[in-house]
Amino acid sequence: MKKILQLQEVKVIAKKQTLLDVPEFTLQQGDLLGVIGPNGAGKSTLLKVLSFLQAPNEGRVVYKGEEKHANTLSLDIRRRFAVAMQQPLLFDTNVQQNVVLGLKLRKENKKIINEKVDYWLNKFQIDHLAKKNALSLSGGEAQRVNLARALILEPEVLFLDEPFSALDFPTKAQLIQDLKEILNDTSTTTFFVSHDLLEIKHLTKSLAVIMNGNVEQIGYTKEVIDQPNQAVAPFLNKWKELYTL
Ligand SMILES: Nc1ncnc2c1ncn2[C@@H]1O[C@H](COP(=O)(O)OP(=O)(O)OP(=O)(O)O)[C@@H](O)[C@H]1O
Repeated sequence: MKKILQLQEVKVIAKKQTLLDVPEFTLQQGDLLGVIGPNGAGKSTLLKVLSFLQAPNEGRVVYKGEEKHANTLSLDIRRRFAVAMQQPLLFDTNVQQNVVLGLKLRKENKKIINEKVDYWLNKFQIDHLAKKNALSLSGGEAQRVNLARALILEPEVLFLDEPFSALDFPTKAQLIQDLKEILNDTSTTTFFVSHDLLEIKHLTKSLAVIMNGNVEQIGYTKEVIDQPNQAVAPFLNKWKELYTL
């Protein structure tokens, strides 16, 4: 597999505290990598640094072998990444308009926009909501719109920051199943931050466990869950006791 994004000797420091300390980290092309860890461990910070939303205080972020900087990243490269957060920031217009917005900004041709929007509304099973105002949607519907809006851009890397955590269990389970099929079909490289080992187990191929700003273990999801190292075992074993995973 090719390396798409790498961190080298990265540190994020705020108020003299090291929030993230990652000597080496690689996101491989085609991977579906989950990131789990306790509250405040640094998961969102890692996502922001890797997606060039935040510059680290030290170290390098490397995209396809070349060091790049958050502050000077070209629009062309920035547009290869899409980020979907826990709370979708939808605009006060209908669902269809929300989903096409990114393509319109890229001045994509109208016929292609229409074809793509039909395709993605259908993929996320939100075609019936096309003309509904996005601000009147349920949490599950809004997250489907959010994900359709990200995937219509055909990103090279999709960054997800706890996209399911506000959803009730059946809504979450169905969306995870649908998203898993979509990501398998598109082979989109995905970096998925979650609090929930069940979500991680169902959706991801690889897993990184982050504790106190350090990536303590990374590997195939099943192997990390089955054979956690000493640093992450107390955290993961709590989940395993709870869910008998
Ligand atoms: N701009 C900032 N200034 C100071 N501290 C910050 C800043 N941003 C984040 N932090 C701190 O950095 C640590 C890591 O935060 P981060 O949001 O990355 O953790 P997380 O693992 O995503 O947490 P959660 O699971 O609660 O969302 C936390 O202790 C947080 O308070």
